[in-house]
Amino acid sequence: MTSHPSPTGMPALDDLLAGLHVVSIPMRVRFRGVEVREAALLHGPSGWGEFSPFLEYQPPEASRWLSAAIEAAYGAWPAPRRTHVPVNATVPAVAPDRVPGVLARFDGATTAKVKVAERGQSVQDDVDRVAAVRDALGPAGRIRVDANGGWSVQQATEALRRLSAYGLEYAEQPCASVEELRDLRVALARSGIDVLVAADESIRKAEDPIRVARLEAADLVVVKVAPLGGVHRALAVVEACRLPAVVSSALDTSVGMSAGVALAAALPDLDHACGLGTVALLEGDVVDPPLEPRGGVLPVGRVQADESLLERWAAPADRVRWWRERVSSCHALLDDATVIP
Ligand SMILES: O=C(O)CCC(=O)C1=CC=C[C@@H](O)[C@@H]1C(=O)O
Ligand SMILES: [Mg+2]
Repeated sequence: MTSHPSPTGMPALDDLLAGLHVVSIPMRVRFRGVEVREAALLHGPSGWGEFSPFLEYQPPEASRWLSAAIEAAYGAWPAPRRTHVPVNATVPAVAPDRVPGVLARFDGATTAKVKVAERGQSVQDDVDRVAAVRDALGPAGRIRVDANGGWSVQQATEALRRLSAYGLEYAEQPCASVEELRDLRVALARSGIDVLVAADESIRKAEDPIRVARLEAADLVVVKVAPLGGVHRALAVVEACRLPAVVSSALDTSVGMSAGVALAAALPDLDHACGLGTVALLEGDVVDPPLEPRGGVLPVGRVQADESLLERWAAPADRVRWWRERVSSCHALLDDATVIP
């Protein structure tokens, strides 16, 4: 029997598990070490929600992703201010000759985010990849790079000196810590290197996501719905940081992506293309048609998971068990106050 959500909105674990589907979808291109993307999809009275923290995340961090999934399936998103949102192409740390093929998957995107500082690669690899992206986009295209905290302040200064020759919109999380980001901003200014700094991990993995703004450690903030615990919470972070925001995703299926689109649609200002095009990096999806950019934009609105696609990509029984246990340990960490504002 299915019980109703409590008056404050926290669904019972049995309800979550009753509406749970686990999928396992290969990546077209390896991205952040992921070759197969696993996700748990929840179905509730408001629609579909996605719970897909990366496999190595422990329950305290992963439980925020569950809050976001519960908000989507049981709560309401804030009112949209626009009907479509602009999307960037996302270029994994591939060889330059693969760049045109990757970009071709992001129809109409005029901004590209390029992964750099990949372990085992050199700055020259980054320069060659960014040069290939500039070639493909032409002079009017925008290019941002994402180092995922892979550089020291000195390495970042040197790498960004070289990469800035190709014209950069900003560098995302060039160094790991908030203090390094702050020091890097000073170093770049002193060296006359004109590159803005954006914080990603320093927001989404931080105990205190506002600290980066207090320390003046970034020019922009990257916000992602799932790691921040939902659309409402991500909006609150943007408001508190008082910095321009870029909405991005977490390698989600179209279900998780639609929550990112809801955030981008609700932001008072949206001056940057959103990193919400990565369904294109997956071999398949759970929504038909998938939420992939057309003409460089995505439509705002709810999506429905398709039963036959859920079956097509259904994860093996041992992985389903693993995800059900994960939902259960994360649910145990949440209380009414942590979900559904
Ligand atoms: O922002 C984008 O263009 C796409 C999303 C993206 O880059 C990421 C998604 C998931 C995990 C992260 O390592 C990565 C990021 O660091 O921003
Ligand atoms: Mg990033």
